[in-house]
Amino acid sequence: MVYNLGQSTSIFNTFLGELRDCTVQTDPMRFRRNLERVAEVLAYELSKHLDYQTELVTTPLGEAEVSTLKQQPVLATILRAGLPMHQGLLNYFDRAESAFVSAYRKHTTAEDFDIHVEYLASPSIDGKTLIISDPMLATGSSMVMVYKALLKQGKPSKIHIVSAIAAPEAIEFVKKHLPDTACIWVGAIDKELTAQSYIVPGLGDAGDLAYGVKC
Ligand SMILES: O=P(O)(O)OC[C@H]1O[C@H](OP(=O)(O)OP(=O)(O)O)[C@H](O)[C@@H]1O
Ligand SMILES: O=c1cc[nH]c(=O)[nH]1
Ligand SMILES: [Mg+2]
Repeated sequence: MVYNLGQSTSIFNTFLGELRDCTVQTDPMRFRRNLERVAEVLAYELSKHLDYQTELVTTPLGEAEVSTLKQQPVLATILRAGLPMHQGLLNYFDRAESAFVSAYRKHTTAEDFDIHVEYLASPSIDGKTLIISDPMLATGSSMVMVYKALLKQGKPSKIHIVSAIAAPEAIEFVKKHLPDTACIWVGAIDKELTAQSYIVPGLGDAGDLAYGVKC
């Protein structure tokens, strides 16, 4: 199932708009915070699809029934551009465990590249809800490689992919390689990819905009 939050009118699209806007992108702190805000909204919407239990809490004046998560999810993210979205998800799922995986494009020619996954630090994901975040789903290769690398840590009971902007190719690629029950949460699905596999109109290079140009 694909949930595209940008399709409904809300303040969410203002955050996405600022992420895309070259004149706002000059402020890296605002760029990171907007990624975090986008992830916070996506986290809230996703939270409606998790399982809850009822608990009693004691207030100064009595007892109240509250619904709490039955099980904490594992929040995995892809270094480096995933970090601000990871923080946004953690702001809502504040008791979740975290997993970090590195993935980067190593170019063989100007247009061709392999994805290198080198670092993985993760708790067991066996029987747990796994939420993987990354702001950009361009070809979808980084997401699929990271998902496969995480399977060394167990078999998740449910998978959610959380992304700010996706290309149609990536949605198809992720759907093909992840279980049918996986949910994809995105802020927007853009038109196409460039020959270098950048999303158009997209926002540019999310990692560079958040943390500086790699050399
Ligand atoms: O869907 P794909 O075609 O795999 O592209 C998307 C990947 O590209 C970006 O990371 P990048 O490789 O630029 O690394 P960075 O986070 O260090 O900038 C982005 O954060 C994704 O991980
Ligand atoms: O458009 C894209 C594609 C890959 N990585 C990015 O940061 N942006
Ligand atoms: Mg990058």
